[in-house]
Amino acid sequence: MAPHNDAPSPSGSFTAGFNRMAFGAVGSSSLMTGHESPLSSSYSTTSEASDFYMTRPLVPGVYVPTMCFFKEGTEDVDTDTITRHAVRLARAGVTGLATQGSNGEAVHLSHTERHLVTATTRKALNDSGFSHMPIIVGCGSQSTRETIQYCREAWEAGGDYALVLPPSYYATLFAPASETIIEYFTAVADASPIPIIIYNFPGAVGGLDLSSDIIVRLAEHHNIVGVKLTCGNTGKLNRVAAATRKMSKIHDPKNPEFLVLAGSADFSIQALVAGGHGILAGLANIAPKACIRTIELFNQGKHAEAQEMQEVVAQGDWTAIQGGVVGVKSGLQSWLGYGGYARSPLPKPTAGQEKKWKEGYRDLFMLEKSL
Ligand SMILES: N[C@@H](CC=O)C(=O)O
Repeated sequence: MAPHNDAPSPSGSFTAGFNRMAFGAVGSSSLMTGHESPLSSSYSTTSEASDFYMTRPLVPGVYVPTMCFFKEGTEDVDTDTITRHAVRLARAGVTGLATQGSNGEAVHLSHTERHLVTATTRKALNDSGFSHMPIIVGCGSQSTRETIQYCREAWEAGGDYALVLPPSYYATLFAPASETIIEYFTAVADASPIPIIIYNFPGAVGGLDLSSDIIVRLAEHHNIVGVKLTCGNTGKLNRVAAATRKMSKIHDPKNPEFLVLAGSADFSIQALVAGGHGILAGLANIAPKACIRTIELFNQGKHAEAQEMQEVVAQGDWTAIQGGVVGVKSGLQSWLGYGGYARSPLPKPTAGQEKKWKEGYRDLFMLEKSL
């Protein structure tokens, strides 16, 4: 198993001496979020990693759901490129990374490969001086049981938080606001050794769209610490941000108890206006500095400049949205010389698409290079 959370955060805040083998007895792990996070007493780890558990903070900023890279021909996981990409993003100044999000082709990976990708990312960050940077790991699955297993495996691989989509295959048997959804997230949060971030992406789960009421209700759970809203609904984002702020015991804007993130870069500053804390967005794979700068400008009160930059980001995101994971990889390949192809059966881009997507990212890449 890979080395886990083995270095102190820059602030020095960590749960020193937190023995992973004694989770059930010890209790709280979530110092920085202000949540108490008792861990399942039924959990027994097979991890050979460090005996010490530290919570990396989940603070406002730009989080990147990283691409997963594959070797040409064999389609084996390309750990060298995963490492190179993670280090590039960290050096650009992002706040955290997310493996096995939509851009990470989680649905194409086996359990073992998911472990490899997260552990490789953790090692890349640790080895390059970013051991304080948190990793969020996509863990949603079709059964409660397997989702919990993914959460445990994410933790064993070095993940700090679990990003969880609701199950959708049998969604006709329950409504988005049903007790089934509440029970699912509650059971996962009860059992997960790492805190949960709710992932609301109706496009990926057959239209199942969690309401603000459901998200706010789930936010009461001590081990549910944030939400990624890819639905793009800024009204919902506003309601969730306001309600969870009011529910908080400690009011620290730099370290909110419940993090509300825009799930796409094309509404970054809109999310900030609505009380959100940042983004967890695929476009930051292409242009991390532009995503960061847009948010910084807004937070510095330079709203006109932020709006101007947001326009370039939103236009670039349109290319990412249209081309999906195939198009983002194509853009990386065209402009940065790495990226390769998505795993089969996703198609390889045609020459025409490569050209179109390269042009679609031109302004954004020029902006990125200038920063
Ligand atoms: N558009 C989204 C897709 C998944 O949430 C993103 O930017 O990450």
